[in-house]
Amino acid sequence: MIMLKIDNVTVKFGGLTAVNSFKLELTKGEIVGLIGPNGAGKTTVFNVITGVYKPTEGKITFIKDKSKINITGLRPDQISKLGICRTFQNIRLFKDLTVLENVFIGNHLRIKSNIFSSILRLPNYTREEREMYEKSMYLLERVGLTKEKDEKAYSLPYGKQRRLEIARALATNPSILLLDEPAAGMNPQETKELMKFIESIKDEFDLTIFLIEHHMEVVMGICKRILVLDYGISIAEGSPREIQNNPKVVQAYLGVE
Ligand SMILES: Nc1ncnc2c1ncn2[C@@H]1O[C@H](COP(=O)(O)OP(=O)(O)OP(=O)(O)O)[C@@H](O)[C@H]1O
Repeated sequence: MIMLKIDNVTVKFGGLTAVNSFKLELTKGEIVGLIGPNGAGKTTVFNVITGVYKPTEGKITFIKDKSKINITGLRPDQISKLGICRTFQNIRLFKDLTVLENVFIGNHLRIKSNIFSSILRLPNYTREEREMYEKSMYLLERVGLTKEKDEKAYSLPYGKQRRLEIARALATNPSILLLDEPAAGMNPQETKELMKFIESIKDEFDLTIFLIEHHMEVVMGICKRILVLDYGISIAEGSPREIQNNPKVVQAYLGVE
């Protein structure tokens, strides 16, 4: 079942074509990797899927409960509510809030109570609040941050901040999760754990995952399918083995590492 379809998306910044006629179909339950040298356009692909940028050309369709939703040009909050959520290359947590509060905010995107019920403290609100708390605590347990729940986000070491960002993304109940360099700054042990973690949340939360990563062991280890961008152009697509043996890729990317 196709979850996301990107049709010939082009993103131009003035005279620069950051992404050129990009195509992708994400199938439910896949982990797909996007690789390429610095400046190849990977983050721009994420930004255009999540509504940060509007494509200059092309169309993005999200398929939810069998209905096709044209999400081209929707705002980031609208796209996130529909069920496409992301993490960022440069971690974007609310640094002065606690670990738990950061996850709560993810929940808030979908909470039904409005401002009035929260002021009046209607039962509806308290029940939702309690559910949010329980869910947030569960997510923290899942990412191994229960002990740190009352610590400020900025005080966490890098690897834990990355896991917290994933917990916050999961709190929005996504069906598609986009991870921008989830292993950045992690040591080999943390990276190994992250790979297991990504596979396990995919199964548990019924996710489809699209990830950008420079750590080749992550991409080769967990992605069944990999796309390679170079100067905004998709130069290869295939299994880890096919990608590793593709001379264009070796020249454009693997050789540069
Ligand atoms: N808002 C913007 N305005 C102008 N140019 C931009 C903008 N965002 C990205 N670019 C340019 O688009 C190109 C692609 O950038 P992008 O960040 O998507 O690459 P990337 O593959 O994610 O790189 P990296 O691996 O270094 O993160 C680069 O030349 C970059 O300078």
